[in-house]
Parts: sequence; C-alpha cells; structure tokens
Amino acid sequence: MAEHSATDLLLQERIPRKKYLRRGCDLVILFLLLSLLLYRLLHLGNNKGYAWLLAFFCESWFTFIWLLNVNIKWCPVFYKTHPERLVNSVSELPPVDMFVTTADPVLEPPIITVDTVLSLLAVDYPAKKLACYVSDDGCSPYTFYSLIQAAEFAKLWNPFCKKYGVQVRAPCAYFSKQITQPHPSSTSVPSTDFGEEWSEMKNRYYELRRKIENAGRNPATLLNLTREHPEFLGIERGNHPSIVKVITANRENIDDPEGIPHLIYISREKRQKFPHHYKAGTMNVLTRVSGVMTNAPIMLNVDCDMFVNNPQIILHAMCLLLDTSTETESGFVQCFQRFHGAPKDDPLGNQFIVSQEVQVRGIAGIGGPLYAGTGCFHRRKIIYGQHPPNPEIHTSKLSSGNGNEEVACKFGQSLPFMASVNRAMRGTDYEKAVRRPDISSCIEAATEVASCSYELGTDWGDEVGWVYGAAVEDVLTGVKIHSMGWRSVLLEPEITGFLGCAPASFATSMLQQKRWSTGLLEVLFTKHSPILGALAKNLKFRLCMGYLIFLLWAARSIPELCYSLLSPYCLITGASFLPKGTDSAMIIPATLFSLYQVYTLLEYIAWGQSVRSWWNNERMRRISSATAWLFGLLSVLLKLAGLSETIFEITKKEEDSDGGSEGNAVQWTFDSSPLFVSGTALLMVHVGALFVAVSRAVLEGEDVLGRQTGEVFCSVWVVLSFLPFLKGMVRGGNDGIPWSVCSKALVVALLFFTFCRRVSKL
Ligand SMILES: O=c1ccn([C@@H]2O[C@H](COP(=O)(O)OP(=O)(O)O[C@H]3O[C@H](CO)[C@@H](O)[C@H](O)[C@H]3O)[C@@H](O)[C@H]2O)c(=O)[nH]1
Ligand SMILES: [Mn+2]
Repeated sequence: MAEHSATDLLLQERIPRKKYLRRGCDLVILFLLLSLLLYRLLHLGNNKGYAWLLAFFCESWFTFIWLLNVNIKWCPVFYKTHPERLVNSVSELPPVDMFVTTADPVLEPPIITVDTVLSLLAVDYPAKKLACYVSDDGCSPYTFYSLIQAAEFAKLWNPFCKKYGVQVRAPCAYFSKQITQPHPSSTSVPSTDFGEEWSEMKNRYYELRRKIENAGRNPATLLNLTREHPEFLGIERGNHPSIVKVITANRENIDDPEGIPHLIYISREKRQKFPHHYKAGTMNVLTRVSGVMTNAPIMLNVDCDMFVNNPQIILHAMCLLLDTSTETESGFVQCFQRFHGAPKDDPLGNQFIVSQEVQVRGIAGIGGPLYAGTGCFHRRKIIYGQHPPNPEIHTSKLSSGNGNEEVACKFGQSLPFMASVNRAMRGTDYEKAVRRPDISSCIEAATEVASCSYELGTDWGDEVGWVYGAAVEDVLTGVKIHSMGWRSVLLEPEITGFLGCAPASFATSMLQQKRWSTGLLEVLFTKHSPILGALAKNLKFRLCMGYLIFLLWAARSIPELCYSLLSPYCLITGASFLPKGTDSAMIIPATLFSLYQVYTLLEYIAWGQSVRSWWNNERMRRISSATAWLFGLLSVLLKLAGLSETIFEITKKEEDSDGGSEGNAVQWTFDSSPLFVSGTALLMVHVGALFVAVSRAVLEGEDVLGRQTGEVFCSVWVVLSFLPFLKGMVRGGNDGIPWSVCSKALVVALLFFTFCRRVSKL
C-alpha cells in the first residue's frame, strides 16, 4: 500500500497570504490621511471657515473607515478543499437538509425556483442522505404545481446528469449552450448516444417550461390541482393555515445512485395578527419542519435563484465541516456570492467580484466570512444555540442533560420536535440521524411546528434559530454565531459553488442596496450587535472591527454627502476647503487621491477585471452612498424613533434569456421613488456650482482654476460619477428620471444655493 504523508490526507488547506506590497500601500494611505488631518489642525486657526472644519470632521471619519479597511485586508486567506480524499478519511457522510426559500411567484417566477431545486436534487451526494425543503411564503398553488412537475422531470434529469457527468445541473443554464460531448468525467460511457439523448432531454425540459408557463397563464390547470389539494382552494396569501406536502419521498435507505432526494413543499401559517419576520421567520420554520422530518446535522440554504453550479459542492463543504480539528473553526461554511449572466464590465456594480475577493477573503483571515444568506452550510446544533466545545468559554446548557421542560421553553411544545432537538444536540452522532422515519407520517408534527403561534414564548428568533430584528437576518444570525465563539470558513472550490441572479435594473439594484444598508445598520442596534459581542461575549475584537465596515454603510452616507457638498459650497461662495493649486500642501490630498485610485484600479486588474468595471464599481459605490444608503439611514432613524418598521422588499428576479452566458443588457431605469431625489439634486448642485465658477471666471475675470483647482476638480469628478443621472434626466421618458423627481431635486438644489449664500454672508 502506498504511504501517505500527513499533508496528503488533509481534507482542506487554509492558506494565508501576506501581501506586503498591499499592506505597504494601505499604510501609506493611512499615513497620508493622518498627515491631512494634522495639516488641517495646524491651519484651523487661519480663518478658514466652516468648510475647513467640516472637511476635518469628514476626513477623520474617512480615516477611521480606512483603519477598518486596513484591519480587514491585512491577511487574506484562501481555502483549498480535497473531496477526493473523503473516502479515506470519513467513514460515513452526514445527511444534509437543503432549504430553498421563495416568496412571490411574480417577482420570483417559479421556473427559477424549479431550476434551483432541480440542481439541488441532482448533486453528487447519496440521495438517501438528502432532503430538499422548499418554503413558499407566497403560498402559491402555481409554485406548488411547478414543483410537482419538476419532481417528475427530475426522474429523467438525475440519471442523465449522473450518466454523462453533467456539470451544471440547472437545466436552464445547461441547455443554454450547445453541447456535443459528455463531460470527460464520464469516460466509461460510450458517447455515441449522447447527442440524441441530449436533444431528447432538452426537448423534455422545454416541454416542462411550457407546461409551467401555461399554468401561469391558465388558471384552469391550477383549478385541477386544487381538486387534489383542496388546501390551496381560495387561499389568501397573508392569511392561511400551514401547508406541508411531501412531493417525492426517497425510498428508505436504499443506495440508488439515480435516486431522488425527498422533496417537500412548505407554506408556513400566516395570520394578520402575527409578525412573520420575513426570511428569518421562514428559515426558522424550515429548521423545525426539517427537524421533525429528517433532522440532518448539516443544513444548506439557498435563495430561490441560486442554483448549484458545481455538483460536488456538498462534498467540498464536507471537507471543511468534517475535518475534526476544525469544528470550532468551521461553525458555518459560506460560499462566495456569484451571479450568472453578468453584463460586460459590471455597469451596475452589483457583481461584487473584487469587493468580495478583498473584503470577504480578508475577513475570513480574522475569524470568518459573514453569513451571506445563501450558499451557506450550517450546523444544526449551532443554530439551536450550542456553544463551541471549550469548557473555558461556556458549556451548553442543553448538552448537560436538562429536563424536557427547559427544552420546551426554548424550543416550543412539540414533542416530536423536542425529541429531534435532543438528538441533534448530541453532536456528531450521524448514524442516529440517518435513521429516517417515513416522512409522510411526520406531516402532522410538521404542520404544527410551521404554525405562526408556535414560537410564542420561546427563544426562536433570539437565542435559537435565525435572529429577528434586522432586514439582513443573515448577517445578524452570523454575528450571533461568531459571538458564541464559533468561527466560519470560506468555501471556494475552483468551480464556483452556486450562481444567482443579480438585479438587472438600476432601480432594483438601488432598492437592494437600500435594504442591505438599512438591515446592516439595524444589526448594530440589536442585542446581538458585534460591539456587545466583543465586549460581553466571545467575539474577537478584530472580527468586530471587520463587521463594522459593513454595518456602517448607511452611516457613511452622511460624511460622504457632506464632503461631496464642500466643493459646490466653495465654488458658490468663493471659500476653499483644499489648499490652493500652487500651495505645496496640495501634494497631500493630490497624492492621496491618485494613490487611492491607482491602487484600487490595480486591485481590479489583479482580479482579472477591466478598467471599465473598476470605474463602474467605484462610481456605483458613490451613487449608492448618496442615494440608497442615505435612505437606509433614514429608515433606521425612523425605526429607532418608533415611527415605522423596516421591511424586507423582495428583489425582482429576471431570468436572462440566454440562461447564463455573458452580455445581457442593463436597464438604467429610474422611477418616482424618493431614492432618486438626492442623487439628482446632488448632480444639479454640482453642475450649478461649476456654472457659477465658469461665469465668475468669464464675467469677472477671476482666476478660479488657479485659486480653486481642487474644488473644480472635485465637482467635475462628481459630475462624471453621476453621469447616469444626467443621462436619465436628459432622456426622460419611461425609464428616465420622472419629472416629479426632477422638480423635487430642483427645489432641494435651490435650497442649497440659498443656504450657501446665507452662510457666506454671516
Ligand atoms: O418574506 C420573505 C422575504 C424573502 N424571502 C426569500 O429570501 C430570499 C432573498 O430575497 P431577495 O429578495 O432575493 O434578496 P437579496 O437582496 O437578493 O438577498 C440577499 O440578501 C438577503 C438579506 O437582505 C439574504 O437573505 C439573501 O440570502 C441574500 O442573497 C429569496 O429567496 C426570497 O424568496 C422569503 O422567503 N420570505
Ligand atoms: Mn437575491
């Protein structure tokens, strides 16, 4: 037998990269920022006016944010996983419960969910160990019907995928390209039949799509369905009992490579009186229903648009989860969020390729990537509140064998569920979890735990399960887990694990940014805030700082907005907030600006992105900050003042016509939402200020460019960044900036002008 060296058997490798050049650049920028602050302080007395003071405050904030940046980028890590070594290292693979959430058949067309579900059902993992739970917050018979059809199709699709080693098992993406050869991994199969079978399968898939699309158009089909499933009859979306349906059940304990995992449909109970807590509420129901049915120790969750792109992804995840030395290290396993059908050069800046490579890899180096809500593997016992196995920190109250009463208090009154919790908390005893009951016999218990009163008086949404109280339940839940002392890891096999769909229009993208910035800031004000976590719990200080860079998005809008108003203020009033062009001190802000731009540009190039995509992302970040983040901040302030609640507005999902290839058109849509007022007003202010400056130069012969070089440059830069707004204004029409927004923006801009004149006369 061949001898293995120790490293030959490692399931995973964590590779930290110390990038000295980058660290150097980060520190130089920090040094320049501090020099600028010092310079401002030294000249504060020289009658510099309000602009100078405001600049000082804004730049202090930017320095703080940069410090957070240096912290997060200091030591990025890379992960390698070796699933081929699992056979030798692990005696038995644990079962996995897979969760898919969908909430609205219009914003999230069922065919998208069907593709995701088909890709999950066909992963390379023993089917008898998998169960796929789809939660439908829309309670739509249309979605249910589509899943039934999908399960039928899976009976053909799974064997086809396994026979020919299909790589992308979401049929829509797979059939978008012409494929003439089976994948090389299926060499044992003669490829002569492939072409024929491929076309046949493709036809079958398009038949499935037609059927689903027809059902969407033709309510009669759904009427037939309600005859068999009367629960859906006359259902009201926000007011109905829970529905749990087993669509397919895997034959028990049979090793059938072509078998299909369990597929279960859930629509939790909704009543007007009970808050449903959006996605967090859904995830908790999924956790409980799966608890009474299959109770797998590992739970994978994806959004309805996130299909599996790498069929080995669960095996890769197991490398991180099963490596016994790393249980505390891998409290959860998070994949990068990647998207398909990305338009060229990322015009909307919403692919987050470089920001993830830099920030997520960076934060992985200090204890863990954030839980991003999708493409994540959780350990059930941690979701149930178990602490890491370190006697010095905490010991789990439950594992020390408490009575059923305490379990009921925390987890609710269902006996079958309490029994499942006790089993799950007992740790890595996978064998026991495998013992599967006939899941159809669990429907009654499942329906009970999916009811909306189930959580009353329990710890759900707080110490147990997904945490309520922020529009980004994912990050909030992640902080809670990190604060218990668990760490998380990044799952990044060479072939991306999951692909989702990024918003295809500007308006949708801004709405998403608004929800994220709102939710992220909300996290700071909950009892699971990372600051409390670092002070009173087991959250590492540097990880807490790492979190802040995300949680402060909304708060960053104010200093950034103030700073961007400094140059028009100066151009209008003749004041200055930067040294004169000829002043030697100008070298500090000039170097700072150029170094930052070149540095970020090089980062984009290093990650294989184009110059354009760098510009688009940088520009979009400034746009988001002045629009979406600002409104995010407003909604949090309103919430804190008790005036309104924040809500989870679902992102519209558009299927790309070419199912995954590059080059989709981007829609630069604006609408009458107030979101666009601030951006339009900012643009107007800058254009107006430049106009004032030019007229001063022309009419009064003033050397504006010499005296206010920096200010003029800043305004030109902002106008360039907000060019999409200028185009939107000029374009008008359906997707341009509506007149109502323009007129409101004009009022705001004029107010600013008046304000400047007043202040300068004081
Ligand atoms: O009441 C709700 C609202 C949403 N969802 C589901 O939540 C998922 C995410 O919603 P989406 O509108 O796609 O939001 P995104 O902004 O695209 O999602 C990102 O951000 C969310 C937090 O804001 C995370 O939950 C997601 O996992 C993450 O992909 C979707 O599957 C929805 O069906 C529900 O199940 N119930
Ligand atoms: Mn989404």
